[in-house]
Amino acid sequence: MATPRERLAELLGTGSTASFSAHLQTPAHFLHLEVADVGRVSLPVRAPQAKKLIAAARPAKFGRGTQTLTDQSVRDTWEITPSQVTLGGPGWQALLEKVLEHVRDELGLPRSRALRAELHSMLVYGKGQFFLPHQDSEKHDAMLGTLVVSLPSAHTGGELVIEQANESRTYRASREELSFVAFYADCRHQVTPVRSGHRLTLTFNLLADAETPTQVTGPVEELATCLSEHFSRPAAERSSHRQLPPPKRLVYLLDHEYTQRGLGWDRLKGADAGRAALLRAAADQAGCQAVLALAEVRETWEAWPVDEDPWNDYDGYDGVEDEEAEGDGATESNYELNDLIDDEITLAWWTAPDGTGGERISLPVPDSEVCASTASRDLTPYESEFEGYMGNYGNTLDRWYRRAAIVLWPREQAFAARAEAGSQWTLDELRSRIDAEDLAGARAAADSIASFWISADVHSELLGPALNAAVGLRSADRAVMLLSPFQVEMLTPDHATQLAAAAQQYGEPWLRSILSGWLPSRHPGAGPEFGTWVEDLPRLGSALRESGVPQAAGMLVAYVWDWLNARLNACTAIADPAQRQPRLALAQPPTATAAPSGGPRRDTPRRDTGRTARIPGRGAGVPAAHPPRRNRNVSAGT
Ligand SMILES: O=C(O)CCC(=O)C(=O)O
Ligand SMILES: [Fe+2]
Repeated sequence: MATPRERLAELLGTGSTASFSAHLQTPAHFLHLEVADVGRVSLPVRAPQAKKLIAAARPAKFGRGTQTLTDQSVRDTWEITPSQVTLGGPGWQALLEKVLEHVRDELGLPRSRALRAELHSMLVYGKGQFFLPHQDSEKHDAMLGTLVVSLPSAHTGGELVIEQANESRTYRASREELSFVAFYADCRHQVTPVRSGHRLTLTFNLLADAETPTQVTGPVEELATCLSEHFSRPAAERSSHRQLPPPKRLVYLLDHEYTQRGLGWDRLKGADAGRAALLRAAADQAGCQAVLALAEVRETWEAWPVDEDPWNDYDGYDGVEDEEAEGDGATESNYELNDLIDDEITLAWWTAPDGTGGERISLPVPDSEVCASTASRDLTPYESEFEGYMGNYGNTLDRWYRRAAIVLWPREQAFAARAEAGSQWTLDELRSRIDAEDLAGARAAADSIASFWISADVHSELLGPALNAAVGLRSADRAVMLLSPFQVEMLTPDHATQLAAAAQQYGEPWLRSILSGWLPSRHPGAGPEFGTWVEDLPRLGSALRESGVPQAAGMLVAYVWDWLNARLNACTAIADPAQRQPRLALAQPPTATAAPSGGPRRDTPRRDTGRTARIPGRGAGVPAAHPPRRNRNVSAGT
């Protein structure tokens, strides 16, 4: 029998007619086009005028990461800037509006979303020119996709090929008419080489204004029932079918890709927009709260190469460069997926319930809290890796996806549901309850996270808000609980005033227990960060003294000294010098700094041994097991 979350995903999966691209052709006489230094462009465009346009153009650039590049092996076309172009003519505006309405309907956006088109460039492709597969970067918060208007002209080749998930569509421009193609910003697309003649396009950024809320129609009641059942019935573990307490959250994965900036309730694409509206209406009925999130998904499949020659699979994956990104797609489809061996979903970012703001988090979610109307395997992974048969394991295909999600929880558990991600929001929320003089509310909220807060994924930036809330709670035990997940390396001179306020409020024994709890004996395996922190201890010490907590400075030095002493003693107890020496060397720079005299530091050259042990960090949002080696997408037009 289907679980409530499977029923919910099925209900949301039906009835959408959204498409990832839309196409329309209209007579050309509506458009009057003028280009500076060329004059009126007559449609269809003939070769002599195309050549004049090329003379007024410059080679087009494209964006990769933060750079803007010209590389004719990726993008070879001529570009005319919007300032050189004047668009007009009887009925051009009216025509464009009609086209945008058609596009809005085809792309599955609600009628309440008005689309606008903003000219981005005019492009001229001569023989042999092209643009390799890429995704357009979202240049505005409101940008949803791209509209390409192909001008009529005689040419062969130069097709616009648009892909999404496992589908691909090819559009050829007309010789006589204007041809409009619109697509979402997360679609990969390319322009194949022009074989003869000239291809001319006007590209527009497709912008959507914020939606005015309208009445939602659809299976809201049924969805609300699914939500209530999901949150009241025991969760079942996939592997063991063991019964667990009811799930804390529901993570519904969306279909389109979004950037952190582009993620907002009124900026959702295609089928996602309607589904989100339904789910929010159902959440309201079922007493749930919903936020938008970005998730990292990794799936490991048992897979078989379908290529005849098994050796092809070994060179196919990593040898190709960004510029040949279309080769990856071909290689990826050369595997037949058998069973799903393992999957892992981590929420990496989420917004406030109203869709604004946003914060980086790292929250793994169990399978029993996840559902989707479109399975990840039907989408295009941003990275994949095949491992051939290795004797006792192998023939596995790992695939990584970035998917947006709607995350829901019962309203009364909202605080705890968010807090588990170690979120800044949690601490700000505590503080705002305190500031609103709802001390009882703030304390109840703090109590609701007490069982798991110690293992929250905190970082240095959260210590300030945590100290702030800890002071405001006016409860020594709750303050200890709130500060317990932190480590001494996260304490910087910037926290001195707040630590002083806490010490004043709760007294010296309290301060002593907080500081000792943050020290490495309670956090085994003090790493290179601890060494770096010890080196900076003098600065922290002065800040603490200036803020009126000299005792904290004294305690820290004493603790660090004791800790080092124990470490040195342990080292000197090792009889074999070959084993002893490297361990002693590791303790050296902190010893030098923490020594009360500070003596050795002045005449000993600073040895940065802390840094030699550092493991190179991974980029944000990159899965831990197999960091992707490169970014496959060229992001264009920035
Ligand atoms: O010329 C076209 O059809 C599309 C060009 C394109 O993909 C771009 O400018 O980003
Ligand atoms: Fe593009």
